[in-house]
Amino acid sequence: MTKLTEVSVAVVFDGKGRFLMTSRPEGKVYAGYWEFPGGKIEPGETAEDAIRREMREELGAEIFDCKEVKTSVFTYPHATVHLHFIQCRLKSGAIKALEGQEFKFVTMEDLPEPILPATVPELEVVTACRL
Ligand SMILES: Nc1nc2c([nH]c(=O)n2[C@H]2C[C@H](O)[C@@H](COP(=O)(O)OP(=O)(O)OP(=O)(O)O)O2)c(=O)[nH]1
Repeated sequence: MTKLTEVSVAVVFDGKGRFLMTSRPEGKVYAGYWEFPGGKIEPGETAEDAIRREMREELGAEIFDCKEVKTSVFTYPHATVHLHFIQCRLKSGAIKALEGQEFKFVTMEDLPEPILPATVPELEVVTACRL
């Protein structure tokens, strides 16, 4: 059986109904592609633990009201990923790009490009289940 890479990603809305996307920094696979913020779940972590850690490390953000709204599996040449989409809220304050990435709040009408192939088909559903 293919080994799954477990990944936790955050779906976060601002007060205007826009959701947060970040670009992948240089040096990572698919550099420059847009995605939901997040990353790999480490051994011993739950999906929620991982997204709390990633949001802190990547964006200096504390989150609350976490809820897994969907999972999906996608096979890339480099890995088969099992994505956990976690809707959550930002506690407060500004977010900072701590890992050289870009970030923006977007809508389905003004999506950045390109977006990671595994994320494109999930956008509609995960952003429609807004808390
Ligand atoms: N963060 C994120 N990753 C996604 C999305 N869609 C998608 O296919 N992925 C994939 C890309 C990668 O193969 C994997 C995430 O791994 P990563 O390399 O970004 O994770 P990480 O930050 O823990 O990286 P590292 O410690 O290995 O440097 O999930 C998405 O929307 N957001």
